[in-house]
This record gives sequence, structure tokens and C-alpha cells, in this order.
Amino acid sequence: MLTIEGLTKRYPTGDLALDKVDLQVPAGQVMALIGPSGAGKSTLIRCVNRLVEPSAGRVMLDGVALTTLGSGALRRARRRMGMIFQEYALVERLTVMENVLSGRLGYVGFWASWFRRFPRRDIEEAFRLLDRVGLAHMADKRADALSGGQRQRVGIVRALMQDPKLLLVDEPTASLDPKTSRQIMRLIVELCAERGLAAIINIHDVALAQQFARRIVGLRAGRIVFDGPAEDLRAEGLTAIYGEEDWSQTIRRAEEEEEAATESAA
Ligand SMILES: Nc1ncnc2c1ncn2[C@@H]1O[C@H](COP(=O)(O)OP(=O)(O)OP(=O)(O)O)[C@@H](O)[C@H]1O
Repeated sequence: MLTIEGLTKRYPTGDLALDKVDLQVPAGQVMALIGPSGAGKSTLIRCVNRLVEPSAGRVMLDGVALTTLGSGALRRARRRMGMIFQEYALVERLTVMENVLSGRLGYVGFWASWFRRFPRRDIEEAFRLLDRVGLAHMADKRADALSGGQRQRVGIVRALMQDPKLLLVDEPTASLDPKTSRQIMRLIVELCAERGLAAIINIHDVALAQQFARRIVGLRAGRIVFDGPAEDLRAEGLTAIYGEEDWSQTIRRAEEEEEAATESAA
């Protein structure tokens, strides 16, 4: 369980990015975080693993107060939080396998990783996960030879190699075409279900969020203005999050996506 209490971030520039945010994400829940540009979505995700230092408030993961940990304890706690980025953050000149194994760096000692001596079970797990995402045959390819969708799969596998309890996912589909975006969202949701993982997915595409996440949280100007089941997010909620607009097209698209998903699952 992730518990966020009174989380506040004011950047040195004076921008109040998060304003006393309270949020709980139970184990195994996949939650989509939506909101307009500048609402504080990335800041929220990064305050959880303290890539950004909160100004005030508490973040607890399974009873451990992340916000008060010293650097050694924080490094260990970060193993339990896998991060997946929009821009993949792969090392281009390394192979897929090397990128995936870098997910174990928090566990393997410095010299072992320097000499690329990873335990056999890590290598087996890497192959198993690459196979799960359909990339086992690409293990020896350099990361710069992959398509965007393949890169994101590698990013997902690398995050899973940490054996996390929570995935922090920052705009995973922003650089992908619509079909690949759906495949990646489906994969993240399936993997979370298979492994009992919670996830916070920062995503701009409302229809995609509604299709794949049961719970939607809407941020506006650093505050939560919507929190509910995906199917409850309608014109009123969208206006609270994004401001006044004709939402009929967006809602129709979300409904069509829902129907298409139900039909393809049938
Ligand atoms: N490093 C920074 N220094 C100063 N201000 C920042 C910094 N990062 C973000 N901000 C400000 O904090 C607020 C929230 O930004 P954040 O990137 O968290 O929003 P977001 O919802 O993720 O936006 P987007 O969807 O465009 O990525 C904005 O006003 C932004 O300008």
C-alpha cells in the first residue's frame, strides 16, 4: 500500500506544483493520473521515489516512511519502486540484455556489475521476462536498433527486474503510435495483474486511461479534483480537471474504446 499525506512541492522558482495531496494506492491497484500540462503529475510521481524532494508531507510504502529515509535506506527502498519513462532511458550502445540487467544494479555490488557478473538467476529471469514481452530473440541487439514500442518493452522489463512492489510510470505512450500505445498499456496492466503490482501511470490520453485503468485520479494545479472509477469520469469530472470544454467527443471515444476492448476480449 502506498500512502501519500499532505504532499506539497514548491520549486525554488516559487511554483507550487503539489498542494497538500492525499492519496492511497492499495497493493495491486493500477491507477491512471491525468491532468493538464503543469498540473503536477510528473512532480507527484517523482516525489514518491524522491527523484524530486517534497517540500512537505509524507510518503509511505508498505509502512516505510520514504520521505525521512537517509541515502542508503532510500537506495534500498527505491528497489521496490520501478520507474518507466516516456523516453525509455535505455543506454543506446548497450544490448537489450545489458539494459535489462541494469535493473539489478540496486542489488548487485558495484564491482560485480562493472565486470558484468550477474548471478545466473538474474540472467534466467531476464530471459524469462524478455520472452514474456516477446523480445527474447532481441536479447543481443543493441538498444539503438529497436523501435519505440520495443524500447518501451525493454524499459518495462528493466523495471520488473528490480522486483518492485510499485511501478511509477511517466507518460509511457507519449512517443508511440496509437496501436503501439494500446499494446504497451495492455502489457503494463497485464504484468501488474500477474505480479500483484500497484502502478501509478501518468498519462495524457484520457480514453487510453479509461480503457486500461480502473481508477482515475485527476490533478489540477497541484490538487486532486477527481478520484473515482474510470466509468464515472464524464463531462463534469473532465471540466473539473481540464476546464470548460465540449467533452462529448472524448466521452464517445472512451466509450468506443471500451466497446472495442469488450468485443476483442469476447
Ligand atoms: N524543475 C523544476 N523547476 C521549477 N518548476 C518546475 C520544475 N519542474 C516542474 N515545475 C513546475 O511545477 C509545475 C508542475 O509541473 P509537472 O511537470 O509536475 O506537471 P505535469 O502535470 O507533469 O505536466 P506535463 O503534463 O506537461 O508533463 C509546473 O508549474 C512546472 O512549471
